[in-house]
Amino acid sequence: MTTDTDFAAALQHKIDFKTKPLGSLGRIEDLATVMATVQGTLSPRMDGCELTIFAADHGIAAEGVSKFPQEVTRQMVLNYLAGGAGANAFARAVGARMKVVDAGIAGEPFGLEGLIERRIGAGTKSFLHEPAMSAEDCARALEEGRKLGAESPADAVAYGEMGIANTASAAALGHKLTGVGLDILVGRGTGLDDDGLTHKRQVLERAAARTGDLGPQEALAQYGGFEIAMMAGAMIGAAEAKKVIIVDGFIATSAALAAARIVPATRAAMVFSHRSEEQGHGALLDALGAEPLLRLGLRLGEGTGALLAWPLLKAAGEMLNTMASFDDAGVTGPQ
Ligand SMILES: O=C(O)c1ccc[n+]([C@@H]2O[C@H](COP(=O)([O-])O)[C@@H](O)[C@H]2O)c1
Ligand SMILES: Cc1cc2nc[nH]c2cc1C
Repeated sequence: MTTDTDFAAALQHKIDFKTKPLGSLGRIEDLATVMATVQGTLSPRMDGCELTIFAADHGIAAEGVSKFPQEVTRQMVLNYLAGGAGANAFARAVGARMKVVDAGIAGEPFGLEGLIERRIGAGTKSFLHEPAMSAEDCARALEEGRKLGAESPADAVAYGEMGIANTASAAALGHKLTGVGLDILVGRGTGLDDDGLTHKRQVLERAAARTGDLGPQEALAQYGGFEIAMMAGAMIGAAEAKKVIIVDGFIATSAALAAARIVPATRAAMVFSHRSEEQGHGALLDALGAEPLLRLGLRLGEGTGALLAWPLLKAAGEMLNTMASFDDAGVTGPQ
C-alpha cells in the first residue's frame, strides 16, 4: 500500500464487495473503517476488549454539587473489586476484562490486591477557589495514563470513571475547552433536583469566572480531576499504540475532548459508544464531531455504555475478516 489514499480505496473496496447491497451495514461499516485505519491493515484484529475504570475524588464535592456524598467513590471501588457493580455485570455479559485504577481517591491508599494504585493525590482541591491540581500533577496524571493506555494487550480499550462530583468537573472543563455555556453543559449528574441544579450552575459560573482563556492542559489542571486527566492520558497512549478507543458517557467525553486537544491525532482512534442522558453530553459530542452509536438513556458512567458497544465493534471486525465477497460466494453483484 503506497499512500493513505490507496489504503482508504482498498478498504472501501473490501467493504463494498462483501455480499450485501452497497452501504447496507450502515454504522458497522464505519466502525470497520475506523478499526482498519487505526491498525493500518485491511484485516484488523478485534479479539479482546479491556475496560479500565479510573476512580478519583473531587474537592468541588464540598460545594454541594452532587446528590451523593464523597465516600461513595471509595465504596464503589470496593464494589468493582467484589464484582458487584453495573460495569462488572456488563463486562461479564460482553466478555470484556476489567481493571480498576485509583487515580486519587480521598483518604489513605487502599493497599488492596487487584487495585492498580496510581494516586496523584488524595482528591483534587476545590476548583471554586483554586486550581484543582498543579500543572506538575496534571502532567503526571497524563503520563501515568499514557503508560497504561500503551501497555494494554487489548485490541479495543474502553475507559470508564467513578468520582463523586465529576460531572461538575467535566462541565467546567468542557466549558473552558469549547466555550459552550454552562447553562447547556451543567446537568443533574447523579440526580440533583431543580434547586440542586440551580446551585450547581451558580457554583460553576463563579468557578469559571476565576480564570480567562486557557490552553487544553491548563484547563485540565484548573478544572479536571485526576481520573479525567489520567483517562485523557490513557486515550493518548492507546491511540499511539494503535488501539481503538471506545468512549463512554459525559465525563469520558470531556476526557476525550481534552486528549484530542492536547494530541489531535488521538481523535481518529475514538469511537463514541452512546449518548448519555446527562444534559451537556450532546454539546461535547458535537465539539468532537462525534455521532454516538447508541442512545439507551444511560447515565451511570463506569464505562457501562462503552461495554455495550463492544459487540458492535466485534461484529464489524467479523464483517471485515470473515464475511464473503461476491466473488468468494459466487453471488451476482449489483446491476
Ligand atoms: O457517564 C455519564 O454520562 C454520567 C452521567 C451522570 C453521572 N455519572 C456518574 O455519576 C458520578 C458523577 O455524578 P455527580 O452527580 O456526583 O457529579 C460519577 O461517578 C459518574 O460516573 C456518569
Ligand atoms: C451508586 C453510584 C454508582 C456509580 N457509578 C458511577 N457513578 C456512580 C455514582 C453512584 C452514586
